[in-house]
Amino acid sequence: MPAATEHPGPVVQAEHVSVRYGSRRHPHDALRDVSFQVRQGETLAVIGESGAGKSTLTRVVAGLEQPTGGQVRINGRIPVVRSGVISPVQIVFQNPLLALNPHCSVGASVAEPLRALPRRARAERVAALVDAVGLNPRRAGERPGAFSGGQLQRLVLARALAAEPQVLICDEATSALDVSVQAQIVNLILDLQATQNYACLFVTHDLAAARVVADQVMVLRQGRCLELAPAGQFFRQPSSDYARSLLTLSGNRPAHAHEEIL
Ligand SMILES: Nc1ncnc2c1ncn2[C@@H]1O[C@H](COP(=O)(O)OP(=O)(O)OP(=O)(O)O)[C@@H](O)[C@H]1O
Repeated sequence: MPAATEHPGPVVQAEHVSVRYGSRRHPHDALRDVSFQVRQGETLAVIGESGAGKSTLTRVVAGLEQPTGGQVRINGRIPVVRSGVISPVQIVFQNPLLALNPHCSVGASVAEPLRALPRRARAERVAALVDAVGLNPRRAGERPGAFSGGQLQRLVLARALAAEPQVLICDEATSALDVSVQAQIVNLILDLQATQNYACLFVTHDLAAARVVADQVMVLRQGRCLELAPAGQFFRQPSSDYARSLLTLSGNRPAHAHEEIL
């Protein structure tokens, strides 16, 4: 089912978001005046080196943390995590083994957001979700230990989709996987977006993956948005020296104007 939205504007609206840690005498700005928008069915790749503020941004968009300045709205509402309420923002983290309970069947984990459904409908939905991420629904009774890293990340995605998210945050979701499996998961995230229509924040160090998934690219550095641009423009002609050097160092050199990209 496509992600529901009654809100006519962008799904994610971040306006002048700042997050300050530390004390008054020794403040540390993890995010400074960051603004962006992500529409339904679109992906924003968030790129930045370690400490740039990517995880802080993820937490603020998910409502796990409130900003000290500015605001984030998800379909017009300030996100707040409440126990027992399924969040419209779902996060897929780097390590799928940590995300799934090793003592439960993977089917039970996928079913977590579906507690309100009657038993039979829940089992049918779990089977459909496991199938949608490319695994055999007959394996839903097995424990996480019986699956590979890539298969586990597929199951984490299935659980996120069970919540029918309006926003999916992939926080380095492919970084811990083998290179060949990374490509499969990136393609799966894209394929599922085509049917589920979620807005996606794709947080990554991997510029090659960003190039595949992104509609927009944002470069964070020391908590600031150094660059925010449509993906085609960013990969063709980044505006900052920093982004240019990131592209060159990663082997994703900026394309010449006459070259086809994407
Ligand atoms: N709870 C906290 N208290 C104090 N400082 C924090 C806190 N969380 C993050 N920071 C600091 O804020 C800055 C941004 O951290 P953040 O984890 O968002 O960066 P990141 O881009 O996700 O880095 P990485 O790629 O290494 O995960 C860092 O300097 C970090 O040390």
